[in-house]
Amino acid sequence: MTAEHYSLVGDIGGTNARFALVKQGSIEPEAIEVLPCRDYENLDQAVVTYLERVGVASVRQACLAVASPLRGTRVTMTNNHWRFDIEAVRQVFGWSAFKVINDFTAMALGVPHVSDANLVHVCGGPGDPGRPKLVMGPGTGLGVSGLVPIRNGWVPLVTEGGHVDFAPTDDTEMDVLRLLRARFGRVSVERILCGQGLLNLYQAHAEIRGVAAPLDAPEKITAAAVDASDALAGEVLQHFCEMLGRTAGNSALTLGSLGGVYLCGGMLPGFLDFFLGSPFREAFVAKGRMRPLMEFTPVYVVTEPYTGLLGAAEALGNSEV
Ligand SMILES: Nc1ncnc2c1ncn2[C@@H]1O[C@H](COP(=O)(O)OP(=O)(O)OP(=O)(O)O)[C@@H](O)[C@H]1O
Repeated sequence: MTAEHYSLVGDIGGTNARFALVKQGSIEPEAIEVLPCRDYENLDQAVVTYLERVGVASVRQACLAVASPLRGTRVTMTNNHWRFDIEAVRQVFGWSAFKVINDFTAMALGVPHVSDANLVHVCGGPGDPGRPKLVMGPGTGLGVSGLVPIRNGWVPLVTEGGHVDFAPTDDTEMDVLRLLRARFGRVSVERILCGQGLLNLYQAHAEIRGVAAPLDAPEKITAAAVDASDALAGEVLQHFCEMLGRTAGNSALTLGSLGGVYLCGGMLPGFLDFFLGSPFREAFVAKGRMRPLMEFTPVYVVTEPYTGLLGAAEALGNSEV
């Protein structure tokens, strides 16, 4: 491949670094490779390995999405040992430009580029494509972002919407709040609506009922719920989906996201059929007088595994980022 025509894009999570090349003027990721972060001392080594693997000596510029808060030019990854200085890395590789953006912002920017084949309709009507979109993703945490339409594209919103207060709506949820408050002090929705959160919710339900909680990983809870081998796991996952519906509905009301709600991340595709049959939909639309508005808003699960790379590619040419 001829280096001059390519830019490097990446989506660096706590566990994996996903890299790809994009041609100038395109947002189609090519030569996608996934490298485990723990195998590399730092970002530079991972980039060098990737470029060697795909047989490209150098690229013109780069955009990386990182799971880390961004302030200034020093980047400290939240869930792995990588640290780097943006300008220093740019100089080492001789890139003309090096953008570093938040990983969930990249997820949001990728959403308009996801093909219809990778969007599973959950509920809702046609919506209004000219209005904002809400992007939410339960995964390691609960990512929340928005996309606001402008004349020729989208402005992504960088938010911390996963950290809003958990608001119980019935007696069981009051008990869940009481138990989680005893563990964590303050209880945000992220304490429930992510992988670890599902485990927290399962343990809380077991304690409320006075029964054992033998499952010790979120994947075990979803597997036991899906194959109906554990009644408690099934009820907890139903409750998880219901609370996700209510929380997504709250964020949709706040953002005015008639353009649609897009549920991203690696978690939901792991139990998609269960999710589609869950109380998510009813919880999403049950907003009193706003019900017709909610029923008009389309909700999708995004099954594209490389949405973040699409977003990093979009960010290369998006002057709003
Ligand atoms: N099928 C599943 N059932 C339950 N929990 C799951 C399932 N698949 C993934 N998870 C949970 O989701 C979280 C990982 O989320 P996700 O796959 O979106 O990764 P991520 O947050 O993007 O991180 P990274 O970018 O480092 O891969 C973990 O807490 C994991 O336990």
